[in-house]
Amino acid sequence: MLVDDDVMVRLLAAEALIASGFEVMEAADGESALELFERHEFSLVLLDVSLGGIDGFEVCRRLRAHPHGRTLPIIMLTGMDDTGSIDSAYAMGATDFVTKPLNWTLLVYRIRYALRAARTMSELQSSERRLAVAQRVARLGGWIWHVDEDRCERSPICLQLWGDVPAALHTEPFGLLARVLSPDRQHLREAMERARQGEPYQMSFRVQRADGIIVSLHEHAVPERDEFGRVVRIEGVTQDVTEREQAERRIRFLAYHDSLTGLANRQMFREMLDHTLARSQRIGSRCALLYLDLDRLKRINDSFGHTLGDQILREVATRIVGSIRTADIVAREDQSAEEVVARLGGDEFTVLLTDLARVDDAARVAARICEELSAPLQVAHIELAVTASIGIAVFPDNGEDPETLLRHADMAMYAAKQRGRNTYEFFTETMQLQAVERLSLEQDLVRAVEQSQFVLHYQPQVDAATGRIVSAEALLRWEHPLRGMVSPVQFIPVAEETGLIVPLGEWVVMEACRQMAVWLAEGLPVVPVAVNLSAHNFRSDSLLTSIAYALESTGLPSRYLHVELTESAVMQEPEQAMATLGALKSLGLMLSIDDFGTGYSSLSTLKQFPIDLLKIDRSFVRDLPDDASGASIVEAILALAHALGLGVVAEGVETLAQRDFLRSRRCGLMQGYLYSRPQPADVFAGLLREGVLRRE
Ligand SMILES: Nc1nc2c(ncn2[C@@H]2O[C@@H]3COP(=O)(O)O[C@H]4[C@@H](O)[C@H](n5cnc6c(=O)[nH]c(N)nc65)O[C@@H]4COP(=O)(O)O[C@H]3[C@H]2O)c(=O)[nH]1
Repeated sequence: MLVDDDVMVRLLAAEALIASGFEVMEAADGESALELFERHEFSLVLLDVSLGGIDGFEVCRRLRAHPHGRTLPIIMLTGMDDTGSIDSAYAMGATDFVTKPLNWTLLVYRIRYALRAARTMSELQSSERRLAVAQRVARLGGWIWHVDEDRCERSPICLQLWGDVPAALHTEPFGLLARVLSPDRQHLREAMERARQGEPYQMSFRVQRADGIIVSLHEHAVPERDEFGRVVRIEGVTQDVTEREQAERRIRFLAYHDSLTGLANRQMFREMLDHTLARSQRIGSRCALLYLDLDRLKRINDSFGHTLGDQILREVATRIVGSIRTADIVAREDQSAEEVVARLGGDEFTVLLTDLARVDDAARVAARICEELSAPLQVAHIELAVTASIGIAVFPDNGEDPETLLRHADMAMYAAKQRGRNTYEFFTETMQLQAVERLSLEQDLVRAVEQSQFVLHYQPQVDAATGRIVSAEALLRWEHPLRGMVSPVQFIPVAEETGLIVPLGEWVVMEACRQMAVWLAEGLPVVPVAVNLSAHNFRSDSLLTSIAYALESTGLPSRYLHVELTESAVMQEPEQAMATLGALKSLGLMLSIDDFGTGYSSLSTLKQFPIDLLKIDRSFVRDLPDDASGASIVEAILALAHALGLGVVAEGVETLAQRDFLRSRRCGLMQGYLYSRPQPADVFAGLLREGVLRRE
């Protein structure tokens, strides 16, 4: 907008400006200029000082007061040496001035320059606005500490971060320190002192605001020096990092804790172990690693489902932590009982005891854990007994590095399990030898499967009333070239762990079928033979095809093949088990449940399974007839079997007294040393020919 009361000036100026690419609107006096300004948006105003009516200064002042005029470039046109006017023009907010007579070329440059400066200014303002918003969102406040004047300038956001700061403290450099919690307060004071000497700092500290809320602030300060090297200013930013710290703490907690029990997880345990061993090494102290594995949790999980299993694990965690707390010697002073206990996954827990005065103390803790855990546990209206086996390895006696210590504690735990569970064992060198032995057994077993070093022995199952052999059980024997005969009790668990049990089980089925087919061809009075299938075999995809193939390739009628499955194998996933059992039945096989009574069968599930026989476990028969509890369990199983219309075989019958007891309770079939030990095929063929094993 060009404002001048001289028509000539307006004419010439407009011409020059339009020729330079500007759009121009003209006003001949102050009033019409102000009116025009209301209706249009201008980028710049050229304003003559001396106008009729409202003069140029007043117009300038009003334009500046207008909301759109605050950053508007206003160039005033004054007479040549009129310095008074120039001063007044600036006082009224003019951006620049040009003297008359006007030099058009120069004027165009001045206008361009003023426009560019206005644009830069407006960009700066909007970037400052954005910065302020960003700082508010990031809860970031700036401050400058003028060292010479001992005065601090703090931005409003900065003051907000500290809470309600009294005006008297706004500019006090050390005035807010009282709000910083100890020991951070002293650290911050020292850092500020050093900053005064030219040392930058970055630190986080906790602050209690006036409203009592505790927040975490992070401060970054950089001293600035003058040309003589003196620190004149310290520039700093302060940020509220409370939420970030909380999130970090949560992330850290999740990364280092087991979500089910809240105990330390494997990761944290490993770090703790490394750290503890390094520390024990340094100060020459002893520590103990307790490796704890729950006995039979898997069975409980399989029988009652994982939700109940999870509740048990939580309760177990609480009990372990509780027993650590009450055992007075356990942890270092700076450790809590929760930090000492970790859950490595599944049903494995560890306890790390530091600064042991005596090795016996580790035993005391282990005994207390066993005792606490064995108290009956009530979850979801079910009362259960959970026990643990604990292995103990002591640093530095049983291992000087984490791996060795862990391995040895694991071996000791394994030994505790073997010894009968619900107990603890210290690591010994013998265990090391046994572990080596087990490894070599594992390697030999791989070779044995490849080289067919196995044979089947057969043990008759006899009609209790007549002594007639009505069926038999095939039992696997390993003829080791150096070790001699190895018991299945020793190698079946190894085969199960290594997965070798699958091909081995398939071999057993094939061999039993082949042998029966041979006997049939020889005209022997063949009886059905039961083969043992482990849970792995039962779940294997190749189970049905391998059995069907064995029957087909040997031509053996399927009624001769029985299959024995353990209670836990079928109860693991009842629905899947139902389908597999159905498929086995449709091949024409008889099915029996081995070791019945040792697991946790759900009776309703059992009733639905298409099984033919229950086998009473040897452990219940052993102390018959004198043992009252064994007797009542056997009676209960027999009653159940009769009610469900199932046959029963009693295992491990060794004496006539056992036989008589079982016979009097209507147990139809017996198997045991009383009649015959498991025999090689040729000896068993002889028994078959005899047909009856009378024992009176
Ligand atoms: N004290 C005593 N023991 C008796 C008596 N009568 C039989 N036994 C033994 O009791 C075990 C019965 O087999 P199991 O309970 O299925 O227990 C078997 C079975 O679980 C497993 N097993 C054997 N053969 C196989 C197989 O081919 N496959 C699978 N998966 N497991 C097998 O190894 C276990 C042990 O087999 P064995 O050592 O042959 O031990 C056999 C047998 O020799 C007796 O009167 N007194």
